[in-house]
Amino acid sequence: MLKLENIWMQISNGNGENKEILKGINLEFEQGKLYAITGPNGGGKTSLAKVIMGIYQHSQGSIYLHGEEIGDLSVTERARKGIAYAFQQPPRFKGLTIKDMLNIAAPQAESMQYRKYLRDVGLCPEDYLDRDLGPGLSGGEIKRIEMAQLLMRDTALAIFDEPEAGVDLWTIQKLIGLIVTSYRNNPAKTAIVITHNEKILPICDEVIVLEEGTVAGRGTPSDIWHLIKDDIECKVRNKCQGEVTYEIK
Ligand SMILES: Nc1ncnc2c1ncn2[C@@H]1O[C@H](COP(=O)(O)OP(=O)(O)OP(=O)(O)O)[C@@H](O)[C@H]1O
Repeated sequence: MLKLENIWMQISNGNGENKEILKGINLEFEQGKLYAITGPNGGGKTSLAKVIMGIYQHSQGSIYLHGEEIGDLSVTERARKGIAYAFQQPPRFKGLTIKDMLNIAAPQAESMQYRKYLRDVGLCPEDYLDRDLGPGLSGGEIKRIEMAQLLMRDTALAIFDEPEAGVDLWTIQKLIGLIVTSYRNNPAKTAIVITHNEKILPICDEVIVLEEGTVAGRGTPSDIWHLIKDDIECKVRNKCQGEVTYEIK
């Protein structure tokens, strides 16, 4: 359903130089599957999600959704085509209530559904529907609200960027269950979860390891486990000893 062909992306480092963030990514995502993207901090996971969503512009390569090239489409146009992205750090909108936000996400939904989805992510609707989406909400609360919003939108492709970030251990289990029931084995849908979480990785159909802007490996969780553990630990150890195994341009 989604195909990335030789995706390159660069960002200015502020000194008039460009830094390559994504270096020739080739990936294909099928319907009915749940994918994890993992790898070291700064490897390019969020950047790749933003390129798929159209928030960041790639410099080379093609993005196909159901065979249609979408690389020139805006964020709004891609959203209309059925791509949704839940931010690693969701934006806050002072002056907008949670109910307003859910209404923007799914204007056709009934008030009952707002309540159901908030309950699903472990928030009591009576306490939250009329609350402001501003800085008064905790990090974990805002992540859960964003998850409710994404699930309500019910898109063909959903990208969750570190759904576990800032969320308590009890709620993580609940959120994992929601992603599984809403996306995994649903033949019409695809979910990509960017994660470092040891509970999420094993339940995904496929794990992709992104490192220094390239795909360092992909496979089933058991195939990839050694790569995640050994390779990353080895590189970190080498760096700490001053033996830099690679350099970011
Ligand atoms: N807007 C930006 N301006 C400057 N540098 C950026 C920007 N966005 C990303 N980068 C850089 O691109 C690299 C990849 O960042 P990205 O957020 O994609 O990594 P990540 O794999 O998601 O990391 P993490 O696991 O820490 O969330 C990092 O070196 C980051 O500093």
